[in-house]
Amino acid sequence: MTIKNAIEVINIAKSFQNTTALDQVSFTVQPGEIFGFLGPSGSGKTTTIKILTGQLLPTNGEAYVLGQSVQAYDEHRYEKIGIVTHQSGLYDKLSVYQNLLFFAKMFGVPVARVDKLLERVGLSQHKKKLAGKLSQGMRQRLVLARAILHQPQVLFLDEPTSGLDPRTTQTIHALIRELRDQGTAILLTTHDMLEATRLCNRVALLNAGRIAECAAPQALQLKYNRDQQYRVHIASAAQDLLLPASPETTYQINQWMLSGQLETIHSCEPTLEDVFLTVTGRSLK
Ligand SMILES: Nc1ncnc2c1ncn2[C@@H]1O[C@H](COP(=O)(O)OP(=O)(O)OP(=O)(O)O)[C@@H](O)[C@H]1O
Repeated sequence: MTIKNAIEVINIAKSFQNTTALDQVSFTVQPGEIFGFLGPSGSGKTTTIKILTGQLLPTNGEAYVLGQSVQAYDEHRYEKIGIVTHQSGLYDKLSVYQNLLFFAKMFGVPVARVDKLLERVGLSQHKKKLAGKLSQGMRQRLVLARAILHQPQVLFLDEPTSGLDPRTTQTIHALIRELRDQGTAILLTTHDMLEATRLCNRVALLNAGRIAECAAPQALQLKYNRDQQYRVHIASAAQDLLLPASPETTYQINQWMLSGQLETIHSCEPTLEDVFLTVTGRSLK
């Protein structure tokens, strides 16, 4: 049976004593979609993941993962979901291989998959190393390998590349895309707008526990492209020129193209960071 919404969140709220961490949050994530939760520190990203993975109960509202209410989780639920968070524990005194083997046995996963996954995340040569001796980037790749070992239908990634070097980030991004293409529903939190723009099919901009906007990154960039300008570089000018979108500009650009003077041209839509600032009045940092 195919489920339309792998994740469905309806008016979730969460309060801690005097703090409202989430307020009227609603969204859905479909199979084969990367949904980004984009917000600054303290905006409620981790709280959302904790509610959806059964680690916290919401104060109000309903949420369903693969059709099952998050308030009625049983142990079988964890056979279908994968979680990567900062607290994702590894057994530091076990080797890379033993860590995965342990979880493979727990989930009844064929042992052959352990080697395949180690190869995929680039840890084959380090399989005998103790998990406690891994670099941060290797550790995160092992955490991700462990989270997808049992081929979950839904994957929760809380800041999966935070603090990692560009090469490890690229490896992890490629793996996330591959999982998406295989039909996994992925909820990813980040405060990195470039990561969100590159990876996510849709993003929710989260500000102080509320969703301020929710759409495809490019749709948001076009919606808030209020200035509508082009940045061009022509052979005879020392600097780039910033031109408003207008019939005169179109004519002028056409002339430069015909005379071979136009060297570069870029549309100047805002970044997701700019959109966030416009929508919420605050930056993502
Ligand atoms: N256990 C808790 N007790 C009290 N307040 C909490 C608790 N957990 C979270 N909060 C508060 O709820 C709000 C949202 O926190 P949350 O960790 O979800 O934010 P976040 O967007 O994940 O931030 P970060 O990017 O720093 O991880 C914050 O104001 C935080 O202080």
